[in-house]
Amino acid sequence: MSSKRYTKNNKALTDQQREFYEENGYIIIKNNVPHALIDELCKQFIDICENRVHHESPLLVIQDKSLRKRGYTGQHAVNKIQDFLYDDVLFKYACYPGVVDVVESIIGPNIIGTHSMLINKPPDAHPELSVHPLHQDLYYFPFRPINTIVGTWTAMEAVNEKNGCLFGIPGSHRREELYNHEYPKQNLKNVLYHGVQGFENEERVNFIMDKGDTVFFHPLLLHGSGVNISKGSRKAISVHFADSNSHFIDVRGLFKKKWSRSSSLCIKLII
Ligand SMILES: O=C(O)CCC(=O)C(=O)O
Ligand SMILES: [Fe+2]
Repeated sequence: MSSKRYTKNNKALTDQQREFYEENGYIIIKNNVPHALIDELCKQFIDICENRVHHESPLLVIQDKSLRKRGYTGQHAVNKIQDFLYDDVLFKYACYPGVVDVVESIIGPNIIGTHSMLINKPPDAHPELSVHPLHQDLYYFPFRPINTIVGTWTAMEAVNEKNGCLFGIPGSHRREELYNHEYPKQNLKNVLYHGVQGFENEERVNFIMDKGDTVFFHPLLLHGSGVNISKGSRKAISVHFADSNSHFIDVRGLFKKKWSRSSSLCIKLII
């Protein structure tokens, strides 16, 4: 019997890669989504932002009013698109074998896409506005089991410390704890994101990646993304997958803090 706890099989991961994921809670696979597909996804993102796509099913386009106030329009005023799995073009990412086969190695063969985002991280307007604070994605998911959920995040361009790459605390998934998430006590700059406090002294690893590289990560991995000090919006595409036999849990009373209502962001439902 396998002694592995966080991965299921060798469909697309070697023993060594599985051990890396078990130990660290993530694995980066180089060049596993072709550039041609990334370019197609990017074009569709821009077409959606510029109202050139009609959808039968809803999709969330999250615009940032502060960007619009500064004169940004079209794709440059959009922070991210969520819930794109019914978009025929963006769905090509969620079913791409280079992605799904690794997902299968981690959570097994019964796979359902649960959450999807194309993140267009804007260049920093105010210091640290573009930071995504340290968090665990499980905070957002009212279903279990935990170990049959996995996130994928594919760089749509080279990502590094300059344009706000992802960073993580390796091995933090093994603590098997979902921490309290809230707004930062000081310097609340971005009402979109809650974070965890008290891990400031722990070693973080920057996930420096090229276009088409994908990081697969456990939903309890502590991670975030840094300031985008480049001139452009940093693009990445991300889907969370779970075992299709997962069950919902009752999250009432689970979290202490409420979300702020005042927001510079407006959500536009595209139908
Ligand atoms: O792409 C990013 O900047 C961070 C994405 C992330 O971790 C999230 O949205 O949960
Ligand atoms: Fe996240």
